[in-house]
Amino acid sequence: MHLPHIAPDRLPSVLHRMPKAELHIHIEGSLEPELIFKLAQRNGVRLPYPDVQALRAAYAFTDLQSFLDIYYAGASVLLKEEDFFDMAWAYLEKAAADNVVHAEIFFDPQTHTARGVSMGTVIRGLHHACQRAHQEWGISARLILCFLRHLSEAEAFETLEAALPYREHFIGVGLDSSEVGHPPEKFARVFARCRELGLHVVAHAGEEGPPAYIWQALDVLRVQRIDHGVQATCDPALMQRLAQTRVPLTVCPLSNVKLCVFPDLRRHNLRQLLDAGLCVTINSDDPAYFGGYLNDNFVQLFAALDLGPREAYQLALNSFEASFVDEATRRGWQRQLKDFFEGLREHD
Ligand SMILES: Nc1ncnc2[nH]cnc12
Ligand SMILES: [Zn+2]
Repeated sequence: MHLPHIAPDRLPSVLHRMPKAELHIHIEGSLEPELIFKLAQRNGVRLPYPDVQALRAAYAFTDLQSFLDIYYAGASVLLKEEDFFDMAWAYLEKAAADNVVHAEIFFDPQTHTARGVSMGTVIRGLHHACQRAHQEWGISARLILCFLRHLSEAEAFETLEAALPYREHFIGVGLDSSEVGHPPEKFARVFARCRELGLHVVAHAGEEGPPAYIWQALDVLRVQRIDHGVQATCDPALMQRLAQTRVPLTVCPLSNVKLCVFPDLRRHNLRQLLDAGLCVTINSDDPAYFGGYLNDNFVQLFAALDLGPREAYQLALNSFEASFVDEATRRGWQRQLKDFFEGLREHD
């Protein structure tokens, strides 16, 4: 396809307007400080920070664990179904405004069931927000249940069991939380069970952890996507495998900088991943904590790496290719995307 030259100052508008899917967003990571304080007050939860400014000031992370400690503390204000609804509603409103036409949303039930919140409360609240957002803005949203990898496989099995009465409300399972020291193979049996149940399977791997964890996620868990996966560039054989199979990577640029995986966006390896022919996508991970939603990730990364309309088209196309929607829906969105880019003029 011929793509027009787009002046650098016009590119943010193109990135904003193009239809896209978001495939790596932790709904608990979309909880803004203002909503944390509102829910804390509504539920009578005491927070260890006096106000929104003090909480935001604590968002200076040195690695994944330093972030996770604050992220789990923030989630402690979520108690009732309406809290989960409000959190997901706020994210979906922003996503729809970013021209996200489809979102596959992670949630961490163990963070809530450990505090006595029932699985039903969590899933019903999130599911109703997804339903309402579809009615209101036409955005399609699906849920992916994540197992916390710092907990045991037995606890993951218990979580799966508790979630099965709500099987129709989530499309797959993932693996998140503290990566190093918790290799994918720790969850081999529970992932095998999830595959038997017909659930989609994804896992965080190669965010901070070594390429060996990506190999394990592929060969032991047999995942359909790798979340992050940026450490793959350290392993040429792995790069070749990912390029040949086009198992997607859901990359999160602002997250990678906030968690010190890369010193700054100009040093991010996204262009290398893209140039090697991998099915890379751009995502926000935990937007309330990392300084931006999906379009902020696109705009800042494109400026830092000097990317243009060709890469924008490829990344949005990849986001649909990597999604778990049916073939007809996928083709419809890819057609819409092509029409959008074909309709662009120099002055756009
Ligand atoms: N970036 C991330 N890595 C691992 N677990 C997470 N949970 C929320 N965000 C995460
Ligand atoms: Zn993540």
